[in-house]
Amino acid sequence: MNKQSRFPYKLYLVLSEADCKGRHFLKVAEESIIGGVDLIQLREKNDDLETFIRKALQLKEITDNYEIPLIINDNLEIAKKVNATGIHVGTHDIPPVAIRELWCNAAYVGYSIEHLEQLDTEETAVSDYLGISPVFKTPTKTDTITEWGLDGIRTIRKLTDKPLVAIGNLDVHNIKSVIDAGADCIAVVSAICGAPNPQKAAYQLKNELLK
Ligand SMILES: Cc1ncc(COP(=O)(O)OP(=O)(O)O)c(N)n1
Ligand SMILES: Cc1ncsc1CCOP(=O)(O)O
Ligand SMILES: [Mg+2]
Repeated sequence: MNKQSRFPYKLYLVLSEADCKGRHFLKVAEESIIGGVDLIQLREKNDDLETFIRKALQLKEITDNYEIPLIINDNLEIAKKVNATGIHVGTHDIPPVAIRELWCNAAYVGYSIEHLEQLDTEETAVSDYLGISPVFKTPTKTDTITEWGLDGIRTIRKLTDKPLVAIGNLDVHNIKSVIDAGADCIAVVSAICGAPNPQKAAYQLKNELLK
């Protein structure tokens, strides 16, 4: 199976209530899907377990309605419990190899790449897509290591044929150069959650990606 059919998504929303500027996160989710978002990750870093599960179940109703994948950030227990489509983890989370053993129904396991050395590991081998994390430094997530930049994307592109999801300070002005550098998909928080009109923002991002 080629890369495009293994991971046929272009625009990825990474969603958290805190980034939605006081608007309801479910409204932002639905508007963004109508605007053109292809999959959503629920990333709630500060919620207790019960709250995260409740939000994930509410969001799952919407993503199921529109038949798009729901990815859960970090938490395997929640991903399994809500029957999410997949999970995204980084170097400090449960490793992809363990996820494969504990959750055989995971359609997508995403793994953040912070060092080039990770590309040559079993964790990367069993992952379905790689997050290039971050492409550009961003106030949304400050505990990052490598600012990959466009050159970093080109380097990673030469070393793997895994689907590459670019994330970190991406917006309508820079996403085309990120795709041209070798990314397959663009993930954003602020460009949609923080936009005055999330539906319009998603539409404009998607339009730029499809040019
Ligand atoms: C699509 C995507 N790429 C990278 C990340 C970052 O994941 P991680 O390194 O585990 O950091 P946290 O998101 O857990 O703070 C992501 N969430 N999504
Ligand atoms: C979750 C995450 N992982 C790497 S950067 C980032 C945050 C991206 O947020 P924004 O799109 O607002 O820069
Ligand atoms: Mg994580």
